[in-house]
Amino acid sequence: MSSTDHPTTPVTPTTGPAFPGGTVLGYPRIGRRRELKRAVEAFWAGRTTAAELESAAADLRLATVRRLVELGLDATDGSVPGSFSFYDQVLDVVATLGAVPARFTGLLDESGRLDVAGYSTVARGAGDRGVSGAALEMTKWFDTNYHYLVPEIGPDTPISFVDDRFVAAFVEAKEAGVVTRPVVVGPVTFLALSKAADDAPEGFRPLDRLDDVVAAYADLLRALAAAGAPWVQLDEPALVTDSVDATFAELSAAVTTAYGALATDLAVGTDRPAVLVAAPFGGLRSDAGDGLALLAGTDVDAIAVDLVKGAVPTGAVPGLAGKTLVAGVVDGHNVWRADLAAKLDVVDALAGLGAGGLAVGTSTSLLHVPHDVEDEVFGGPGTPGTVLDPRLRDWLAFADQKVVEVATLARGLAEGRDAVAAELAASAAAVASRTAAAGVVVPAVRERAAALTDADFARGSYADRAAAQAERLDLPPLPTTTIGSFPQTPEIRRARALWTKGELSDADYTTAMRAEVARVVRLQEDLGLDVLVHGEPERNDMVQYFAEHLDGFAVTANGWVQSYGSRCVRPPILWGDVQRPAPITVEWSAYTASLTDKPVKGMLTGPVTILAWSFVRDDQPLGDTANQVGLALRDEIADLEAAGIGIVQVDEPALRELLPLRKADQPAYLDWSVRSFRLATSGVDTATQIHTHLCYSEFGEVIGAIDGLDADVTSVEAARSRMEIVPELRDAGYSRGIGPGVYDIHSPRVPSVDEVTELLRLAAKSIDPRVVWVNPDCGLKTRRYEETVPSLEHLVAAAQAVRATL
Ligand SMILES: CN1c2c(nc(N)[nH]c2=O)NC[C@@H]1CNc1ccc(C(=O)N[C@@H](CCC(=O)N[C@@H](CCC(=O)N[C@@H](CCC(=O)O)C(=O)O)C(=O)O)C(=O)O)cc1
Ligand SMILES: N[C@@H](CCS)C(=O)O
Ligand SMILES: [Zn+2]
Repeated sequence: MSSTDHPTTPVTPTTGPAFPGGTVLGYPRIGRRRELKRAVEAFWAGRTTAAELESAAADLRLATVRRLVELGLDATDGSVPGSFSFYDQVLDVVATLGAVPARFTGLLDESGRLDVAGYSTVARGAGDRGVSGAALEMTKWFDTNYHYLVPEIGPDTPISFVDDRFVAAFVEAKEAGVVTRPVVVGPVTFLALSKAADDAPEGFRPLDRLDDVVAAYADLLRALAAAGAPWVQLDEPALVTDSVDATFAELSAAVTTAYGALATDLAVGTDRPAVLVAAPFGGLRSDAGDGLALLAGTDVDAIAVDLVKGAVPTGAVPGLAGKTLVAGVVDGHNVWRADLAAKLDVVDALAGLGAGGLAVGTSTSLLHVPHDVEDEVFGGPGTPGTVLDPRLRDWLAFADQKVVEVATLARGLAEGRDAVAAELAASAAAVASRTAAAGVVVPAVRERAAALTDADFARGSYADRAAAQAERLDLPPLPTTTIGSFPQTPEIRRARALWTKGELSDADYTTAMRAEVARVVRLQEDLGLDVLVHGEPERNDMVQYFAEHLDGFAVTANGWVQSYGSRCVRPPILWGDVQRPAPITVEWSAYTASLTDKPVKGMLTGPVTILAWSFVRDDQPLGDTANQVGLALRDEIADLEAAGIGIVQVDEPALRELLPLRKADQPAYLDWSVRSFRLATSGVDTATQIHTHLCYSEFGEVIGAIDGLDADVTSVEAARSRMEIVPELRDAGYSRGIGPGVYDIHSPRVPSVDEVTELLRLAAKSIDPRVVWVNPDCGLKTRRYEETVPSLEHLVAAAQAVRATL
């Protein structure tokens, strides 16, 4: 469909400061009851049609924009963000531009568009309508637990405005009475996050296609203007990080080119909507002076800055006079209720910048927090883990509460503090109650942490460990194993749902999960795997499960947050000092070991990952909290060891995620994160083998830290990037065990023996084959047995084939 299919309406002229009632940069899109997850998964499973999926999505979009108006955003001026996506906002730009890799061009229709089935194939891989191939790679969205799909751009990738999904969603909302502000990943960030297509010539960089991308965005903006959109939001978080593959000079040049073409060359109100450029996740980069200067020097109409992670700018910024500054003072990435008076102080401090107008906003999209505190149950009788301590109700703000905070602050800004005096007092009281609450500071925890010495963070030499472990474990070359979880079947989920509701007893639930463990052990023995796991059936999630068993954490019943595609998590809320009241995993691992003669790997989640995937307390340094979690895990590992478990894997998939976006902040983070892992793992005997596992990120920037973890074996996602990480680790001096993933578990596709063999050969070419382990990229919990069994059969067969050639 092209823009001409939509009715054209004059754009509301933008006069005066924008968004006087406040705005948010985006809103959760999975649905309050995960309606989108259910609709998309039903479509993928063939239970519903594309039309039914489109209809469910339309219902959700309309419910969302109406809710935002009900919560206080203006329905008429573009304050309500239109931030829906079926799967991923970066994939939406790929679809809008028709910019799919060559292996997927067969999915495009004659106008260059993907339908929803084709869109899903690009996201998930697998064969469809004669097209087959791996999905786009998936990686972390800045320092969040959200994952985007990495576009692959080459000199010949098709790029033009072919798909009007943003325009159609705008028109749909407008017809329902809400004038939204379409939210689109900006052109510079889109290309800065892309990777060069496999067939691109040496030296080609996606940013080389900036002119083509900008031309397509110009067409998109024209179409939005024609449809009557007063505003569009272009997200440019690439401007706050040192981690993209572009110098500041290159990014600056790209910004100047892109926004010259989009903001200067197109006339606002006729050729384009007013443009809000948002820079979430930190302060804007600069080579000198204020980071705002770069965007202020363009002709965009508003700039949204993150004043939670970024510093509050001071002093006049040339170029801001004609623009609205959207002050991102309400934290979009954590769940604590704001101290509203302090937030107004921050907004007041911006008065000297010389902006044409100030508006109140969130620091980031609200995609990263759950919908509504009111969806939780507080106090009263109920199953631990689904009923929250009543004190927390007052301390928390999820997305809906944050929208109200924004609207309240906007009122305070416009009408003065007296107009919102009651709200300011209530927020101050909530902050005070949290500070003084029992459990926030536990003296015994503080004393143990204070008594740690360097010896608590170090193991003996690797040579001694390797010899002792080889003797104890007696493994073949290229040992095969899995990363821990086996498929979470509907039966497992159903049993847990019944148990959570109190409809299945503790004993019956445990019996059901033990039966599952026994099945998984038999399967692994039949497959011929060398190191067995228990399969993690008893875990709802690798972080939430531990949070449920540690003091200092609370977990929610409905606090779902999208992690990628249709997959969601309920991040625990870490509100107090952390301690382990009792062993957590020991009975499961001991039971598993009793069922087999093969070595069994105990399975824990590491301190950095537990913090990264929780909403963390903001009243003490994260490194201190990490050591509290590290000590709890150290005790757990000691108990596993005492129960006879010879291998313990401590997963740290989020090690890269928490890496600060600015280089200057990274050394301190790498120091405390590595130390917390070592604190957890260095209490063990020489013959106990410590594994770690990393996934969902590009690990190039933390290679030194991976080595610093000092694990005996590191398994790391590698299949989609064809083992790239192996030579990188080798070059960084890493020489202990390494298990590069040889099977991409994110896709339902079953890899052939030949594919796995080729990946293994590739790995064994770059590093001493004697240190190589054979394993999938990650856990199998999201897969079904019908894919898992043949994939693992092929993995074992490939290991045997390569072993024979060593
Ligand atoms: C490995 N990853 C993880 C990340 N973050 C985490 N916190 N955990 C991770 O494992 N980040 C990086 C990667 C990739 N991210 C994910 C995120 C989420 C999943 C995933 O599989 N999510 C599941 C939900 C998991 C869960 O909490 N399960 C619960 C509840 C299940 C449920 O929905 N129950 C139903 C009732 C079911 C019934 O009656 O049959 C309900 O409540 O309505 C559980 O098992 O108890 C998802 O489906 O989204 C994977 C990777
Ligand atoms: N042990 C976990 C790691 C996921 S990152 C699993 O296998 O699911
Ligand atoms: Zn993983």
